Amino acid sequence: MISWPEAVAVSALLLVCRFSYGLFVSRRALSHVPGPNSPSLVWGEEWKLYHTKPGSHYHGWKRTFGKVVKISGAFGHPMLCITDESAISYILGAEGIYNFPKPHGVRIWFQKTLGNASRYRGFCVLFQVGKGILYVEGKESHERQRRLLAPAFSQPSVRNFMPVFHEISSKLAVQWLHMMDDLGRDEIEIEVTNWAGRFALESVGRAAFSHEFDLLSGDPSPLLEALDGLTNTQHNATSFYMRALFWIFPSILNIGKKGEMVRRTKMELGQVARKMWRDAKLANDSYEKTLMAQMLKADAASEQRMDLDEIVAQMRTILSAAYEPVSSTVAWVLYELAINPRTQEELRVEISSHNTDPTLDELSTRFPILHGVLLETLRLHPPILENHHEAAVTTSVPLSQPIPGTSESRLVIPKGTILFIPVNVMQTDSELWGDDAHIFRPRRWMDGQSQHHPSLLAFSEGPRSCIGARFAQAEIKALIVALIRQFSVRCDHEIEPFQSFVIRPRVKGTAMSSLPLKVKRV
Ligand code: HEM
Repeated sequence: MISWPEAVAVSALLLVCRFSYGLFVSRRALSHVPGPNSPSLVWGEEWKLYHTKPGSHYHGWKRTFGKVVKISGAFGHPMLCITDESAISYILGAEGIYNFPKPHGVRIWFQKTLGNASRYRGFCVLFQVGKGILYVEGKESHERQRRLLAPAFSQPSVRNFMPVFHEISSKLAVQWLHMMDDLGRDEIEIEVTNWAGRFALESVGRAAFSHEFDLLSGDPSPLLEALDGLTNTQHNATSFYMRALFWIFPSILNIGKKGEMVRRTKMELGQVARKMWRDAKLANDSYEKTLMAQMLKADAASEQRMDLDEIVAQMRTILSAAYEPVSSTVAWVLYELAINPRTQEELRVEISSHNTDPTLDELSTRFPILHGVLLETLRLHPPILENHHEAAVTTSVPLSQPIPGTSESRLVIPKGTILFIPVNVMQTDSELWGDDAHIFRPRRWMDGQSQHHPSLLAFSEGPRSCIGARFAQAEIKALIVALIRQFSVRCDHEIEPFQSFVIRPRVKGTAMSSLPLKVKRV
């Protein structure tokens, strides 16, 4: 019989052998794919990526090595950086996406912050929601969840949500006016990222779950603090180790301060979700097509009642998916308007020609500058910088041009390879967007050429693209209408992009996300 230290040593050795063999097999299969020499045996490219401007290396790699680039992650883990249009369409499209799920580490992250133990009963047997839509993989399970959620994010639903978006936007504007009144000034500096987060959470709470968080009072909120604490990470060594290692050792998410934040966020989201569900059941809330109403209907229809833990996982998922990217986009839109005063003025004229709050249809037909400003912001500041996937099985993927030095029109991607699609490169590629691809020019969406542009990847594409894209655009536009109608904004600070969970703005040289803008009554 072997002792337990021997058993641990043997298991560790087996794991190392398995990992090394996997590395050897995929490195050999990808030996013809070009890429930079790894600067570190331990960290691969991760150190460099973490310590430079988010996404800046991807441009250089594409220029030097082409549209498929092999890089090393921590401990030599193989990764492919893909900017080939045919490969991207295949990977994200119906044919490829279920062979390329989210990487294991990303799924563990979602499970730890949003998920729960997977006990499938009643509704859960029907919809497999135990793990929430961001976590769930596999065609059948994912499609079931999508079908359940889709009505709540359809055009008619978003049309119904418009009064809610306008009401919340106007509350935020009123708070800013009060802050000016209190200080007796017509121009004050406001840290807008915090308000943007409040707006995003309040909107999804009201529109998806008929729940009021009352975040626009400006009072402290444990939920907001937990979400912010988890994602608005300080740029320090611990954050780096977490980010570099969670691809291969997801259990790292359990330890230290980060592990504590993960548990706290899950608990806060869980408490809120449980309360929302109890309130909705008591009120028998079946208002139109909210997500809450869909879930209540599914609950009533299922033979066994829904498992509360499972419902909570789905609610946590939606709250968190709606919070981060919307708050960062709102901040970036205001930043772009602040540094482009002429566009800001043109937008104000467009908005001022309407005295009432626009409907969803008016927003799409009568606010072309607003539309251009939002899409141009999402093009230059995609909140989700890289779209990550992992080959679940070895898969052959089509290429629009062969790998340099070969004549193959397909690439075989070995199982276990992590892929990332750098959205920033795709959205600023001068071959696709023209010579002014790096310039903020909202009119590119109005001059008729936009229909020849590839679609934005900011919301991704295909079966796993953002289900809340329409919802997000409507709420952000409602807020910008309310703010630009009443205020002008300018920025006195040097702002840089900062990689937290999404790409957020921060004052250059500081550690955490921030966007102080001078806001003036007009
Ligand atoms: C500007 C705002 C937003 C951006 C840029 C954005 C972007 C994205 C992207 C890129 C994905 C794909 C992620 C991946 O494949 O790894 C995604 C998925 C998703 N988003 Fe959004 N999102 C936004 C707002 C929202 C809102 C407001 C909601 C809900 C109210 C939402 C709900 C979801 C959900 C549920 C998924 C998972 C879809 C699936 O797996 O089928 N998002 N989002």
